[in-house]
Amino acid sequence: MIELKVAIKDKYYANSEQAVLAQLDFTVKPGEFVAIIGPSGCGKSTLLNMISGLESCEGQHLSYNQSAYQEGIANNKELHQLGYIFQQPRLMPWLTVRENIELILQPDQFHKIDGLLAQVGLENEGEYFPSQLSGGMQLRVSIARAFAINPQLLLLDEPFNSLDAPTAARLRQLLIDLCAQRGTTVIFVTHDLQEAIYLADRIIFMSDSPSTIVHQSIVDLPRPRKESGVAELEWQAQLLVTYPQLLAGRID
Ligand SMILES: Nc1ncnc2c1ncn2[C@@H]1O[C@H](COP(=O)(O)OP(=O)(O)OP(=O)(O)O)[C@@H](O)[C@H]1O
Repeated sequence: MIELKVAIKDKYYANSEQAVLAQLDFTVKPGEFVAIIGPSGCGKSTLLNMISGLESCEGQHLSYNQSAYQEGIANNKELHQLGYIFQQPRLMPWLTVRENIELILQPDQFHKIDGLLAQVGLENEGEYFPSQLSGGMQLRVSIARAFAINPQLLLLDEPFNSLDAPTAARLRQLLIDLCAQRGTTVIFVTHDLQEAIYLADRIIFMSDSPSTIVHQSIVDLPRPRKESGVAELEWQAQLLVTYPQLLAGRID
């Protein structure tokens, strides 16, 4: 299982004089499920991109089980255990479902694909093209693809935003099950506090740009949890009574 430490002094984009992220410092424990909530445009995707190595900045300190890495996990030859699920499924439209997963595997691992498709309920759709699938089915393919490499660290960027409520609920449960089976360490970006309470062990609240951590809460509710269950709603109400500033644009 993987522990991740993140320390970012400030992150600027080339075309802007305003920092996107500032003084961000946190650790994600092995197997922990952390949700990140913040206003639109505050830099949540930028943060995931920095953790994955798609973006970087001077003075960043990222470490992965106490080994520092500068170039990002995606570029670290020894570490192939990063999964990244984006808002859009990002499937190759000219490849079948099976071929989309084969793309990131070695041929001697192709035997895993049937089992993965069965786990996401797509055992009969392996030969379909993405255009023949619904949005929820495409997202399930991207989940199967992310889990194909057996990620020890999984980054998710508002993956369930565009789905209808029952499909999103099913996929949240699937995510919880897959992560629990494998001990995956997870960072999940969302703007939905109820979703964060349902999924996470800890919620990190970020401020507007330049974005930093304004609050962290351990979600000390037993599992399995309920979406909009009484205990979950009470927990949310208590949080907002105690920290009313979190209402200022930080949640739905
Ligand atoms: N490649 C880029 N080049 C320049 N500016 C960028 C780039 N990517 C993001 N930004 C800017 O950085 C800021 C943070 O963007 P980011 O996508 O990280 O926010 P976010 O919190 O994920 O937003 P949302 O919740 O709306 O998805 C925004 O002002 C955005 O315009």
